[in-house]
Amino acid sequence: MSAYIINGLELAKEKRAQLAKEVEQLKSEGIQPTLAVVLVGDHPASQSYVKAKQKACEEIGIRSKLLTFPSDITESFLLEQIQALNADDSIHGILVQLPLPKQIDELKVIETIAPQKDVDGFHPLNIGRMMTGQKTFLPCTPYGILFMIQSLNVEIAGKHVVVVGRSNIVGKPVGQLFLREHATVTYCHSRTKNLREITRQADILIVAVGKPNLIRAEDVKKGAIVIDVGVNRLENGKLCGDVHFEEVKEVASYLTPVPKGVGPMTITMLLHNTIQAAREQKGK
Ligand SMILES: Nc1nc2c(c(=O)[nH]1)N[C@@H](CN(C=O)c1ccc(C(=O)N[C@@H](CCC(=O)O)C(=O)O)cc1)CN2
Repeated sequence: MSAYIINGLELAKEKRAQLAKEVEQLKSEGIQPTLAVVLVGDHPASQSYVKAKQKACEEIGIRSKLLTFPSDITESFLLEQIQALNADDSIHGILVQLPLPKQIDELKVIETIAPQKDVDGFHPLNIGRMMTGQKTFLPCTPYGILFMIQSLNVEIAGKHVVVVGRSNIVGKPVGQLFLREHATVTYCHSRTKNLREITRQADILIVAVGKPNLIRAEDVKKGAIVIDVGVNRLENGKLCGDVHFEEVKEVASYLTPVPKGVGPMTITMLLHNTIQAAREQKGK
């Protein structure tokens, strides 16, 4: 039997409808949730993600303020801009779109964002809080993946979750989130030996490496849940994931498509975090 295809767009729509109500409630209490979006340079994918984030904010009543800077700005100038946003009480969340140009140290930038406004959940303090099970902003893509799997009503505790990829944005934190849910977590990466032997053990396989069609049918255990985080643009202009969709759908029990899988959930969880930031900063 073919896998159930998880419709990220539909799930995002349902969640956003609920978030819109929360924004309405905050507004009725005199709070206008506001997100500052910082875009450096003219990376086409970043421009389109930022546009999608602003549109999503607008649709549910969150105000967004876009700050764009040319790719040759200095690190110290960018840090000053972030400090100004930290000090501005009308801004509840700050998001710096990644990647940043080479001359700018991403970690320095992330560490400059006030932890209470870090709606991406990338600040080391927030990462530490996540790892120690405290309430904090959870990184948006990992949070979206967890939300998706929880929506399937499948048991996570005791399951073997295999994460392929170890980026700071997705791979590392997603494993930690599933560990918090009592899964057994294995990380794989470019130096992992016998990758297939490990991916075939996964009850839940999460792939976030940016390699088109890396995971084939033979790499997946029958009945596994497969989450494809890859967004790869092919030469023909089409998008494709890290998982060979046509093959793996014949083996998996659940599978996310690309596009319209994990991507829309990333933006939805950013909206969730921005509302949480506004609420917490107003002591609600
Ligand atoms: N500050 C951040 N930078 C980056 C993050 C992040 O969470 N915070 N993640 C990625 C990019 N990203 C969000 O910023 C992102 C990627 C993909 C999608 C998405 O909806 N993808 C669509 C397809 C889009 C297309 O047509 O190109 C989909 O999968 O359906 C949303 C957000 C790196 N930077």
